[in-house]
Amino acid sequence: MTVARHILAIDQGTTSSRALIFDSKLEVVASAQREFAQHFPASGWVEHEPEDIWEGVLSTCREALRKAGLDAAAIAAIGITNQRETTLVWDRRTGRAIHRAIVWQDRRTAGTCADLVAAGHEALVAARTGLRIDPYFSATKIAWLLDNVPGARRRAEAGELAFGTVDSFLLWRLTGGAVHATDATNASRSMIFDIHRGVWDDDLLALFGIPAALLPEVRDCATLFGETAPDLFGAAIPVRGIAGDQQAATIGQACFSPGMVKSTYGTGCFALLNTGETPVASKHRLLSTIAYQLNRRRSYALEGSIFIAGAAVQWLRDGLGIIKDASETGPLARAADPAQDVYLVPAFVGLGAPHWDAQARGAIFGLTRGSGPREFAKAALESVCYQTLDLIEAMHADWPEAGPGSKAVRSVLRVDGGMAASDWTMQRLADLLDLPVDRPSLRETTALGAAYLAGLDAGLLPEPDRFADLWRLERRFTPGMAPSERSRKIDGWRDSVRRTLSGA
Ligand SMILES: Nc1ncnc2c1ncn2[C@@H]1O[C@H](COP(=O)(O)OP(=O)(O)O)[C@@H](O)[C@H]1O
Ligand SMILES: O=P(O)(O)OC[C@H](O)CO
Repeated sequence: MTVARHILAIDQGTTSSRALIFDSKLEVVASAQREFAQHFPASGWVEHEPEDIWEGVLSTCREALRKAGLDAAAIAAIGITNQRETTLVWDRRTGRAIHRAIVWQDRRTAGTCADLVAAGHEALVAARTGLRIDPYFSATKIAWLLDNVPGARRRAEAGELAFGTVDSFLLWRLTGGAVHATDATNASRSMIFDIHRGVWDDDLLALFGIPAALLPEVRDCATLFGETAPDLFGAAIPVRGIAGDQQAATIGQACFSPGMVKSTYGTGCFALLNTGETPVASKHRLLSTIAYQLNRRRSYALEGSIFIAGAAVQWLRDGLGIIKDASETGPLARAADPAQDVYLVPAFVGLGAPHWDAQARGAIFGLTRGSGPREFAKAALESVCYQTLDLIEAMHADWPEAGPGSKAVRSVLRVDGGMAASDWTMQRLADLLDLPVDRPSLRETTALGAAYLAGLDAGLLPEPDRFADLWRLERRFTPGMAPSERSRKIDGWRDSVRRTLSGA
């Protein structure tokens, strides 16, 4: 009989679905990845086809199993991690979504959000959810679906429909419609979840016009969520872990102690600071969110969300055509003229934290006749570093124990995501933050976090403090920029942002 000692991690991201199989030492033994289509039906709208999400997940799981030469009996547990906030509503009887998924980046409910802010609801929403009223989160997306899909509101009230973020939709499909649940981290991004009490909030449901009958049950991150329908993989596999992708990366980076920070550089950049078991109400326009919930105990994080990081590199490639591959940017930036101070403020879809300016649009400053692809590449990479600096400074102001020079538990930034592969960018990040930047040997930290949660619940992996000892440094980037140069450059960035904000 096969002994189940492997873990299957599903990482359903914004642009692709990945499946990774880990052994019980958390080494990756096989993986598969599939990109899927992005739909932009109107300006500022972003949608995903639910069947693309489901088929991509199913096919990558099957491919990873095949590559590993394993059958379902060898898999002890599945862990799911996902793009957060993206909103689906489906028919409980058929399992079919009533509309495409509305993606986290989608701005169609900006008007509704502005009205809610104008009506003075921001303080209540922030106090209960830790979030700002913004189209980014699920609540107004759910209401939009109920108001715009014919019959949806009536059917929702009659209990015929289900809402879920991507984790919840996948769990429903994986269990053959047997389980409608989510985890506390995904729930904390909905804007209808009280992060202090850990329950759906009736006042907010009433405010956003969302019937409670739509909602999934909210569970710990590491628990038995259900079993896959046997026909999917040849035998039933328990699903034992779920977390939103940025929280999963926080776990994968073993940021379990208050004061530890990780920053993930993919399409966007999301930095999370573990603040322990008490949520911190940000005074500097960050989000307060659930980092993880284990054994009914919640840990919290301050989060800074930047919408454009690696996407600026994609713009150099697809928009300007000055590179063919992302990896060319580091060498180009290294060769740039150091005397030119060119700044790119990549507000392509507005600015996220800490500015939250949905109307701002991108700008470039400091061009001369001598500016070319090298300076553009350098400005794009540096923009990611400066944006991180803005987040880290806001974090330090909200939670001073984490600041450099203070009695911090740890004053270091752990990085991951595709763009963390760029040595030049990571060195510049350390220089501009004036903080060491640590890159782990396993860069797939998001999937690792999901695998850890599932393996923990399966009894294969140790408790968080011992798991933290397994974290391995690949490279530390140590700050080395002269203070005068650093402050000159930061002043230039701040000035550029001021000139870019929509109220400027
Ligand atoms: N060597 C590199 N230098 C700079 N940017 C890079 C490099 N390698 C990848 N990237 C950027 O990283 C992003 C991909 O990271 P990934 O973590 O896969 O993102 P996501 O999960 O959001 O799709 C892309 O936007 C790409 O432009
Ligand atoms: O899918 P990613 O990696 O771009 O992450 C998206 C975030 O979860 C959005 O909040």
